[in-house]
This record gives sequence, C-alpha cells and structure tokens, in this order.
Amino acid sequence: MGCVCGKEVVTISGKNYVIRDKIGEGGFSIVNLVEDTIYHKTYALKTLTCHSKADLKTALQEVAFHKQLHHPAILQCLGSEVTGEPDIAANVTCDVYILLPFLPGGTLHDDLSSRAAARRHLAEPEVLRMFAAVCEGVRSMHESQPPLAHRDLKTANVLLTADRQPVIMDLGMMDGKGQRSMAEARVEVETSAQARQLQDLCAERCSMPYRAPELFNVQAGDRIDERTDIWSLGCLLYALCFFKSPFDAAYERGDSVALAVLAGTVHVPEDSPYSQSLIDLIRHMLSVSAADRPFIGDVLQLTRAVASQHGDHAQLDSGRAVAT
Ligand SMILES: Nc1ncnc2c1ncn2[C@@H]1O[C@H](COP(=O)(O)OP(=O)(O)OP(=O)(O)O)[C@@H](O)[C@H]1O
Repeated sequence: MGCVCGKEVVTISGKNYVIRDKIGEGGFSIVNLVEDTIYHKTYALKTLTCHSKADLKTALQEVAFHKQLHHPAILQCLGSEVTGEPDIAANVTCDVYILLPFLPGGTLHDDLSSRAAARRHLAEPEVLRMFAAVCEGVRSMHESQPPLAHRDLKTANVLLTADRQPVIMDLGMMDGKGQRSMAEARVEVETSAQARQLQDLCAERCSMPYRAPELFNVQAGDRIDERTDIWSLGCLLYALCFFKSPFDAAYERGDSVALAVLAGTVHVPEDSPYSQSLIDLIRHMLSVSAADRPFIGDVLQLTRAVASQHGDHAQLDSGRAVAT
C-alpha cells in the first residue's frame, strides 16, 4: 500500500485506487470503499491479510473461484494483487487485494433486520423473485464441472444492488485450507481424520444457523454433496419470509443449534402471510436427510410452480418485480 497526498493508495494491475472509507469487516478480511484515480469510479476492495502460506493459498483460491464463476448473481472479481510472501518465522505477513464492484444496497441480512424491526414482511412474489435469483447463482456453481458448492450461504453473504438484485458474495469457504477443497461439491469422507478435519473446518467457517445437519457430525464413510447448500437455501428462504433462519432462535437462546437442526423442526409463525406451497418448499429443502432434499434444478422448478399460482411466473423469470 502506498501513500499519495496523505491518502492510502493501493495499486492493482497497474491502476491506483485511493481508500475512501471502511465498509465492513469479516472474520478474515477488511472491506474498504476505494476510488480509482483516473475515472473516480468507486469499488469495494477486500483485503485478506495472510500470516502463513496456508492463508495465502486460501486467499488465492477465493480469487480463483471469483474469476471462475461468471454469473450476475455471483460477485465478480474485477482484479487482484498479492503484496508478497508471508513468513511465519520472520513474522512477515502479506496482503491479497480483491477488487469488487461496490454494491450500495448492503446485505440481505441488514435489509431483513430493518424489516423485522418494523414487522414489514416481503410480499410473496418478491420473496420468490429474490430467492429464484439467488438460486440461479447457486445453480451456476452446482452445475459447473466439477460441481462446486458455496457451503456458507446465508443472508449476510448476499449483497443487494441499487435495484434490489441479490448477489452472492464470500467465496472464501470454497477452499480447503490446504486440505481437500471444500469447493468440490461432492466429497467422499474416507477416514476419521478426514471426517474430523471437515467437521472442524465447517465449525470454523459455516454459520451454525445455516449449517446442514450432515456437517455437524461428519463420519468416515459419509458422502457430502451440494445439498448442504440446499439446506442453507431453505434457511435463506425462511429468512426471506420471517427475517431470520429458523435456527437463529435456538442460537439466540443459547440452546444447542446442532440439536435443533438434527431435529429439523421448523416453526412457522401462526400469522404467516405466505402460501402453504411456499412453506412446503421450505420444509422440503430442510429435510434432515440430504437424500430427501431436492437438487438446485428442482428447487428452481418448485419455486416457479409456487410463483405460477399467483400468476407471477413471467415476473420471476425477468426478475423485475419490486419490493412492497
Ligand atoms: N462488494 C461489496 N459492496 C458493498 N459492500 C460489501 C462488498 N463486499 C463486502 N461488503 C461489506 O463488507 C462486509 C464484510 O465483507 P466480507 O467479505 O469480509 O465478508 P464476511 O462474510 O462478513 O466475512 P468473512 O469472510 O469473515 O465470512 C460485508 O458484510 C458487507 O457489508
């Protein structure tokens, strides 16, 4: 990072970006609002500080996945830069910069939190429109070759454009910290050491209220596939309706989320304004056994079927419905 006229400047692919503001901070990164010095256009700059070679590998994989996946519902990487090599012994770190489009609508989590405070439910067509858009992004992961999984889908990892189009971010979980890549959707767990590794990685990186039951207790011989994401999408669809994951309540009470998830009991508020077919879709996605969950193509078909009951099929496909 350099300095021009007292302002911090980052150079990516030969272009300079002035740091304007801090937008947010994750467990492993800082995101700043930056402006390029020629056209004065704003971007988001994600900085991952790497303390070890394993950190660097993780960060570079995140960049690689951003570059590999091209879909309007997945946050695009516009450029990246690495500042050097980390060296634990010498206490030397390096930074990986990921230049991203700046999405001004904040996260879906924040949007739903402010709606929750005012008890302002989204109308069903809007729920279905936003959900279908997220699913289209997930479909591009699940249907790539080999199939990829996100593994940390949640409302806090969905950004909104100015016109409320959802965009999936945070592909950081799609790495294996030097182990077998979590991005590969289909994982055969061969040994108990692998099972433990995978469970620990999920405990560290997959948010509990959105984490699929099979990731709480991984055993040798298990087969994990992209339907871990379908569980998370079921939680996300519930959150679009009722503001939070169905398992947030257990989390907030300090009860065991693992027990609540493994029981698979989904509480639907009595005053729910949503159709039974929408609730049935949530329950289908939240099947405790992954084998009973639909794949993403079926989820999209079922979503369209629910929308068509309202005559919203066309709107869902064009993605033009507006929030109420
Ligand atoms: N492209 C962007 N446009 C606008 N805001 C963004 C953008 N990327 C990230 N943010 C904001 O910065 C915050 C931190 O982002 P980050 O990618 O570090 O994700 P995180 O999911 O919060 O953390 P972690 O990677 O540790 O899971 C986000 O919650 C979001 O509010």
